[in-house]
Amino acid sequence: MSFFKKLKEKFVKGPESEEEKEEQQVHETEDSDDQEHPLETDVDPADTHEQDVTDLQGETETPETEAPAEDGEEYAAEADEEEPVESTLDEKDEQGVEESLPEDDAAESLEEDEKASIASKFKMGLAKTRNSFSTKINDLVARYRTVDEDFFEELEEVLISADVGVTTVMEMIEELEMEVKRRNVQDPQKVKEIISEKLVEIYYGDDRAEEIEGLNENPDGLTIYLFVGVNGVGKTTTIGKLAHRLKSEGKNVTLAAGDTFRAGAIEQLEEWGKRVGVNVTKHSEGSDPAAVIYDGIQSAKSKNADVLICDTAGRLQNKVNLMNELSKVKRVIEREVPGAPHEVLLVLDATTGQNAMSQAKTFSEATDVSGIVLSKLDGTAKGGIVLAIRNELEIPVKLVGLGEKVTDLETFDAHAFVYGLFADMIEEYEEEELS
Ligand SMILES: Nc1nc2c(ncn2[C@@H]2O[C@H](COP(=O)(O)OP(=O)(O)OP(=O)(O)O)[C@@H](O)[C@H]2O)c(=O)[nH]1
Repeated sequence: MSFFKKLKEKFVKGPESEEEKEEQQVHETEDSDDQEHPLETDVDPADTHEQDVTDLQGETETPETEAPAEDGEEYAAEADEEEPVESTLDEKDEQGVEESLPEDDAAESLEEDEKASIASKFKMGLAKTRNSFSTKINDLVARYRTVDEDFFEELEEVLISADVGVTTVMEMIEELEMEVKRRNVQDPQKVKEIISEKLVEIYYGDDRAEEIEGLNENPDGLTIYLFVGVNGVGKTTTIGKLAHRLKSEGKNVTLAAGDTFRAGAIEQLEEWGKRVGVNVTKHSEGSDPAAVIYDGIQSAKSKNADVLICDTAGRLQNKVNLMNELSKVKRVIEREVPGAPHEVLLVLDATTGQNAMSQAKTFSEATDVSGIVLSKLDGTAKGGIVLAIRNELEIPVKLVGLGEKVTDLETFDAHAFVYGLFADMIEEYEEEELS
């Protein structure tokens, strides 16, 4: 099966292939009970997404009066309304159609809803990158009749201009050349799909998706996430978004205002605490960050919290100070909760390009960074930075900021990312294939 088609099947609901449509028609004729209309249930992921965001936005504006836990309920309620989609999926399933339980179907449908919604978020968030990247790739492909050395040279430039990073681009081009030869591809149009496939392969490298995607959790109690990063990258906003997300998953979340250095940082985190409805442990400006984190841990323990998210100051001017401060904070955390912190998340602003790369280098020298949060990915046309970070620094991207709203934080998923980059091409490709 082609890679574009795989992505479509993974992220977009509804019957995709001719075979599936045929199979579905057979079911329809066999089924004398005419109360369901599976073909009418195609869901446009963009619509689903818009509805989700609108609902959640409404709640965000009045955080004190509405518990974020309702997000999940509302989401489930929406899915319930889409009952017919579940039956479409049943009919698609070749095995055990009769035996499948309604709860299984509902869970399956919800899972598909979620995947479609994730894909549409990546699609929207990566619009700037996609527009620039697609235009350049389409332009390149249109100008070449055959895949030759000049084609690859130009492709190299396109990838470099998307901030994929020189080392990664070189690796990518080499692999593309081999793949094109292996598959004996002559038509430049066909290379688009191979590029998308290689981007995913290069992102994962030798790791499996489960090993590098998603946040680590403590199965036996309090999970602690330590956030690091320079001022202005979107650290506080990301902490607020993550707190909101974890709370809507039913977790008891608490925050610690460990950035005691920057004026206004404590108030900003408190503001987020109020907005999201979670407790914030704070001391006064200028106090010892390790002491705040210590108190945050005691408070989290006493409240039986599931997750504590710790903010820190990001003073890059002096690496020794940064290192000392972060190691002190980490020592306190490790002593109080063995095995913690469960993630040290470095927030980088995607719009700063190569600057983000040098920040990542400095921070990973100062402390063990376990994952990257790439904020403002929606604000750049150079989303290729994701690959450069992962490939050149060997640190996985765990979360991405795809907008300013509280719901605009997504777990990074390399397939959804590539879907976001190639969405237009995937749609075009299908039209061609079907016609
Ligand atoms: N478009 C977009 N804007 C974002 C995103 N994340 C954060 N921002 C915006 O970036 C700006 C800076 O975010 P803050 O959270 O205040 O930055 P910060 O890193 O906490 O700053 P310090 O507290 O100084 O470290 C704010 O206007 C946020 O709304 C994102 O994913 N997309």
